[in-house]
Amino acid sequence: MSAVIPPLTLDSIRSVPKVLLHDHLDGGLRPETVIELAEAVGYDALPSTDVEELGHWFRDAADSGSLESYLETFAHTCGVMQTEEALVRVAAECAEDLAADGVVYAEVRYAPELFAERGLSLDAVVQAVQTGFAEGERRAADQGKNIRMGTLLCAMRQHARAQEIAEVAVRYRDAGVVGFDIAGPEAGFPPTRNLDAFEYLRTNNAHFTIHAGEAFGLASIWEAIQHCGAERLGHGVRIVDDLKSAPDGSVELGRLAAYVRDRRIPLEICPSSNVQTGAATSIADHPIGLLTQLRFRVTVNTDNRLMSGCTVSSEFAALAEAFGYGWADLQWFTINAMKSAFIDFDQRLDLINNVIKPGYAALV
Ligand SMILES: O=c1[nH]cnc2c1ncn2[C@H]1C[C@H](O)[C@@H](CO)O1
Ligand SMILES: [Zn+2]
Repeated sequence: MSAVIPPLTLDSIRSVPKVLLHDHLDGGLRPETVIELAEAVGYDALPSTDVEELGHWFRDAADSGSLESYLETFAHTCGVMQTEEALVRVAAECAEDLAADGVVYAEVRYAPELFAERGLSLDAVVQAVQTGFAEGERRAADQGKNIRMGTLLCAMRQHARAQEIAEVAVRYRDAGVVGFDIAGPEAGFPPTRNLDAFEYLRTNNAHFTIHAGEAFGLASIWEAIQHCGAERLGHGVRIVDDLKSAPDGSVELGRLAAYVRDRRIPLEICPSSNVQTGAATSIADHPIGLLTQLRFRVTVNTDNRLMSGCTVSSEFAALAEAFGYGWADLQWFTINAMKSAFIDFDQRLDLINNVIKPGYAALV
């Protein structure tokens, strides 16, 4: 008797364990939560107070073709995330929503400075988010869905607070903050502007990723890796600019692309977000197809679930449809992500051997 392998559908994909490394807390709120919090904190600039309309508004406004206008939508989410209560709620719901999608390990990032505009200290922000993640993990476990949340703290490229935020990240490293990142507009703000912060992190053996190779090309990726010491690349899709395809179908890797592949530097690929910001023309034409074929260390991520109306499962489903991926490919992306996480090696191995592999094996 041969085993029956279930077809890949959104539901069946939701049932297998998944790992998420690139997801922004302020890009993943439920539209109803944005509306309720706006009322509670007296934020009166929302473009709509109708749940469905607001959800559409975020997706349409983010569908802008440029990173700069895509980022403007965050004014409304950050606008309602200025109290401890709001942060606890948003973080708890984030963990619940990811667990409901079948995510077993997530690293969720945010910039504490963006939630400190109405007087909260950076410490109060971080503590509130950690409280929320722990609450969400508990609620998910009560529903039979186990998820572990890790936190990445971002500094915004256009501000000058990277050193301060890096210090907060190191201070909370034993309380669930597993790493650091820089986010925001890429063009005009090279990662080397924050060299002191990266040096501080390396001195403290702390982990960091850098948004690079999204709205700007190879120079940004090269600086992030070779000057700053990034362990992973947020997006990194523009690494394809260093690939040359020959008429016979073979592909030649430039020096930087070869370095990224050979050193197994993880690419935090966010397909739908890339289409919205213009970093890719469509899912079907997304460089992830070629990068996967060339066996770069590709991981699949959501970036901003509210702005893209996506989940990890829906990103997997879209890729499966565009590139014909099967369960073995989804397991490969998932193990790639787990190997690339910023938690301890023994914990990553435990999740791979005792959660991810058995989860995919159970399909057959
Ligand atoms: O894809 C992105 N590239 C650069 N910056 C981004 C992206 N998605 C979100 N951000 C910004 C907007 C958020 O306010 C900030 C921290 O989560 O990070
Ligand atoms: Zn991002």
